[in-house]
Amino acid sequence: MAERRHTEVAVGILIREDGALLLSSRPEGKPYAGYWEFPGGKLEAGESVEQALRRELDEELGVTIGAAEVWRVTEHDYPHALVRLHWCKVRQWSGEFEMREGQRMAWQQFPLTVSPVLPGAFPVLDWLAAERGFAGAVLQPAEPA
Ligand SMILES: Nc1nc2c([nH]c(=O)n2[C@H]2C[C@H](O)[C@@H](COP(=O)(O)OP(=O)(O)OP(=O)(O)O)O2)c(=O)[nH]1
Repeated sequence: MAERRHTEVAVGILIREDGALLLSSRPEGKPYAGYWEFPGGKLEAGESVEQALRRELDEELGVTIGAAEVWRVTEHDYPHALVRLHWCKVRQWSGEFEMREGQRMAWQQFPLTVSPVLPGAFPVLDWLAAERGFAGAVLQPAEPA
């Protein structure tokens, strides 16, 4: 089988002053529509991670971000794509949030109250929780059947 190419993705972890993290829901028409994720998207040809993130957050949320540096890089193998996720913490932005793709947004602390969350984000959620000294289950427990 031919080796699968990675799809490079820039992802923004927007952190509010109280430590809350911004999650948004994936719009209709995309794989995993309705799942919660950190905002971001695929790099276009010739773009750096920071350039792609700045473009995506403007397109999706209408905000202009300040400096963003890659914090962690993870990979996730989905049926639709093998993705390499470049995670950037962002503490400064300007503009008012507008959900330009009909998504929903939620500022979240641990444990998260939104679900389901894209599995590609699980490792980063664990690291962010550990940084905050949060030891419990990061995701909301599943509803009893
Ligand atoms: N934005 C984002 N993508 C994530 C996260 N976790 C995760 O596995 N991914 C994966 C899902 C997708 O396969 C890929 C992002 O691609 P996308 O389809 O959302 O990107 P895009 O906005 O550029 O899409 P497009 O409509 O322009 O094709 O990364 C996350 O927390 N945030």
